[in-house]
Amino acid sequence: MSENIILLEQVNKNYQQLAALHNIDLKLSAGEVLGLFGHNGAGKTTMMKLILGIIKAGSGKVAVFGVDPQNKKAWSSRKKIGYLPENVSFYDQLTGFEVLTYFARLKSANKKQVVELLEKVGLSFAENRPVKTYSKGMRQRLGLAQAFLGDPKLLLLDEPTVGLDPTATKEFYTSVDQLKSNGATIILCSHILPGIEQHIDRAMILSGGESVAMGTLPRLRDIAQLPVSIKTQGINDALQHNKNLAPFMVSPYQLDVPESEKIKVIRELMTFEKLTDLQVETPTLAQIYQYFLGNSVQQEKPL
Ligand SMILES: Nc1ncnc2c1ncn2[C@@H]1O[C@H](COP(=O)(O)OP(=O)(O)OP(=O)(O)O)[C@@H](O)[C@H]1O
Repeated sequence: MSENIILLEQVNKNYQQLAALHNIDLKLSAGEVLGLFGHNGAGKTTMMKLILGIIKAGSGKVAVFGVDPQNKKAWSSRKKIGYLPENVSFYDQLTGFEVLTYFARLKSANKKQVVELLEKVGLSFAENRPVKTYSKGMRQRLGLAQAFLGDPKLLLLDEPTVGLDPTATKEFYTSVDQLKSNGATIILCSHILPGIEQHIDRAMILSGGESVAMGTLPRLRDIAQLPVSIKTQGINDALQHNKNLAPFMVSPYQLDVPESEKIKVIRELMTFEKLTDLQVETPTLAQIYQYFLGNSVQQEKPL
């Protein structure tokens, strides 16, 4: 069995009268990418801070690279961790190059990497400009470069794509895939759900400090029993006259089908000679998220 890079067992964290995290369990191994989702105040940042050792759990077990992050022994493994906080801020008077050089020294990372990473995140052209002249997206790119320093084996990224344009977002996910294939474990925390699905292995959805869903997206689709939408072209009138298909019709050209019936329905549709096109849409991460959290604004949970 592979070693757990992160292990949380029955973890609780309270802030005064507020239960910010309640009985959280999580095991992540090398090369695994977890999407961590939840409304504002659900406990995502609190969980990251516990993993980083910035705050201490009230109860339960926290182990990162096999060590309690609160323990002095965790110092050596900290260099293997990259962290992008939600609202990234830097020393505004320093240039991008100076900021990254400073962090490279803190992390004992190779200085050569500073130039490479500035290039990678598309900031070489502005490396000698003070950070105070950077746009929001440029600051975010610098934040990512900072998190990627030192070949991290664990990356905690809080809202990594906020402020990034579509090209930079795509490049960011390419980097995530590369780091994952090099064996890095990654937690991606985001409110921007489209585009993230194909880059995560599992998702955890937090609500009011509790884990309300945890698993691969197919597994969560299964639990939620969200239907697969099949859209047809060319046979619209005929659908309602077919006794096997009519029960699934939601419009003359759309069938909403349980995952378990999908192949049977597609086979049936393929028998229609007039069928010109077929589109199969599996439930998106946003739909899964809605299912588990509903549309309600989550309330803070007092103890
Ligand atoms: N230092 C603190 N003292 C008191 N309460 C806190 C503290 N830090 C966080 N909280 C509370 O704990 C809860 C969880 O906060 P947290 O920052 O972990 O949420 P989040 O899921 O990251 O939210 P967001 O999506 O808005 O960033 C919130 O109700 C927040 O107000």
